[in-house]
Amino acid sequence: MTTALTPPAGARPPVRHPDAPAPGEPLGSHYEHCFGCGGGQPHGLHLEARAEEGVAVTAEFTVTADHQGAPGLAHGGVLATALDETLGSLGWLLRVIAVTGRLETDFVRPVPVGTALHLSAEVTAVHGRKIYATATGRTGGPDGPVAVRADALFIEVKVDHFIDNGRPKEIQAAMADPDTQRRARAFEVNP
Ligand SMILES: CCCCCCCC/C=C\CCCCCCCC(=O)SCCNC(=O)CCNC(=O)[C@H](O)C(C)(C)COP(=O)(O)OP(=O)(O)OC[C@H]1O[C@@H](n2cnc3c(N)ncnc32)[C@H](O)[C@@H]1OP(=O)(O)O
Repeated sequence: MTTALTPPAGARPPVRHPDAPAPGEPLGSHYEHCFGCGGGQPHGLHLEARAEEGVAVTAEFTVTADHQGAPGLAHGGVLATALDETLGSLGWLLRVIAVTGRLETDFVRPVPVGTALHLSAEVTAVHGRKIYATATGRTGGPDGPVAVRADALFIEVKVDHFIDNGRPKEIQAAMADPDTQRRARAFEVNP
């Protein structure tokens, strides 16, 4: 693991937000057109994550023929996306919006088309806006062999990060959607 992914002295253990979804509760999609979790992306991953105890989540994603790199095998970038999306959903438990700053991925075993990837992620430390987290993807069940794993650094941002940087067409549509608004704003009301 590179030094950028090692929590500095002074980093704190993560604190589960009191209003975090209960363990077992599905987190839902943060954006309908998200390639990782959105229902409105025909070739997306349709990853479904749920809250766990502590500051952790689990998720599943089934590799389809749309996700190939080599014949019959998942593309590494798609597997990294699945890890990234699972890690990104940890924000629900901290109740902050965070984007990936760094993602370091180990590809341990090839993952064939048709495989259900069982993902699990947890926050390991927090330092200011920096959120340190780790994830694994297993095949054959939640306790199966590790196929991919990642360490990551997420950076907390405000909703303005998206409003200021996103293409106006999609931002305006998202802002007109009360559900997206509600979800995005809920994260900004921190204790
Ligand atoms: C109503 C409107 C609708 C809105 C609806 C929105 C709902 C959304 C809800 C939830 C979204 C979740 C989406 C999940 C999707 C899965 C996750 C992804 O794929 S996210 C996409 C990929 N990532 C990016 O696009 C980031 C691009 N990068 C940036 O924008 C900036 O670089 C950013 C924000 C990450 C940091 O920029 P700075 O200017 O804010 O902050 P600085 O000062 O540079 O960094 C803060 C600290 O972090 C360290 N840092 C930053 N990047 C680092 C890196 N790559 N490696 C190591 N350290 C890094 C810095 O050294 C600094 O550390 P020190 O506080 O000084 O100790």
